[in-house]
Amino acid sequence: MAKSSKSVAQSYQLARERYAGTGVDTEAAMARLATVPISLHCWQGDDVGGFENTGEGLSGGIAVTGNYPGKARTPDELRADLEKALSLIPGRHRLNLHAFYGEFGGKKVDRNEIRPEHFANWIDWAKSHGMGMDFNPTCFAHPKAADGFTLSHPKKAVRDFWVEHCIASREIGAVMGKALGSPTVTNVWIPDGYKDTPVDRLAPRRRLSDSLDRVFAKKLNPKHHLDAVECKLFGIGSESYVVGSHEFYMGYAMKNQKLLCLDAGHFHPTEGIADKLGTVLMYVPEILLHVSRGVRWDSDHVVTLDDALQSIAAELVRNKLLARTHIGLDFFDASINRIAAWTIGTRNTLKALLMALLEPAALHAAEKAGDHTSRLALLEESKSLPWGPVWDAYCERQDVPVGTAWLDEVKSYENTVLAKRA
Ligand SMILES: C[C@H](O)[C@H](O)[C@@H](O)C(=O)CO
Ligand SMILES: [Mn+2]
Repeated sequence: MAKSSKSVAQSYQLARERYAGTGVDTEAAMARLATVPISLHCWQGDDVGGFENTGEGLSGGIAVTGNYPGKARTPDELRADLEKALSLIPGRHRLNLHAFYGEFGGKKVDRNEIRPEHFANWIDWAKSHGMGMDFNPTCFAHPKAADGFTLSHPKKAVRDFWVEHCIASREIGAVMGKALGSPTVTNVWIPDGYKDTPVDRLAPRRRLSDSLDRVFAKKLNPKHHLDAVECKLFGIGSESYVVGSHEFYMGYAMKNQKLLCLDAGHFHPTEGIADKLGTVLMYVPEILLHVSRGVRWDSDHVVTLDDALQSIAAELVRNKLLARTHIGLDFFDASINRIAAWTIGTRNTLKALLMALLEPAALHAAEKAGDHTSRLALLEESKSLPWGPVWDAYCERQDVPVGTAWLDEVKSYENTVLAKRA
């Protein structure tokens, strides 16, 4: 049942007083939250399909399961679906686009031939919504990636092709960033790896390092463009060895002062990334976060408000790392309504940040004083502080549905729009 404006205001007033008693200013927390953009990944909207229409299936060791009806089939449908999701999420956010979502006018444009004009509609769309954009070369779902290797491929001609694609992607990212007045983060993720135990673990990494040096050779203006590199532990078909491992990219990013992308689903199943954030930021200028949720493997489940997500948010807020962290989402679930997937994952990410912003300052004082009893007691008590009414008030002020009211809007969109997509 929808909450009335009056009950939202009354509950918020009580919550505000309760938080004030712990030294927390709920107004300041909401104001800070409003400045944090989340980059919504276009690929949740069409199951990582892209618009090349070559008939090439998804590859690269990632997989989308489910066949929920109504997936976006064209750029216009994808933009309409994103607009619906954005109307249900408080705050101003960004769009994260993959290279194979370009608009190629029915022509065959190979990955190394993509140019800014293929993304002009996306840039115009983002501009009209006051959004920034992020970008990704697409180094999978292509015949030249069919054997599982791209930038580290043993054949120079194949490496050259992917180097050209990544260079073109950076140039496009820089055009986006300049046009939108906010730097585009272009994130390089490649699938390269072996299903079974390799003999030579070093040669592919040397080739990858060399390819990356070529990709990044041209200096781009950081006002418009930032480079990120994303590691992974394993993928489907690369269970035994991934060239771009955590150690590889951590070293590469530190040496070259690139952004390190940490994807929450790219580590061992019980390994959280929260503890890595501050540490990595001691040595690289900024990071890119891929908020995801692995279930048993890097299954890219929709992000829930779980302990892992709350720890990530707490780490960023407690250490004042938000200004150096670019937050993007990375999940793809085709078993549920795709607009609901974006909405649930983004709202949860924001909720986790709000909870962290509302954390009582006394926690830090207790730790500083060496009072570990109070630290534990306060941490546990803070879990039941009334952050929910603050979230509701935030949604109302941002003019988006409060509580589950957003779900009614998704259902109505499903009936009136998605159902017509045969
Ligand atoms: C589609 C994306 O490039 C992809 O999800 C990447 O970021 C990744 O995490 C691959 O596992
Ligand atoms: Mn990722």
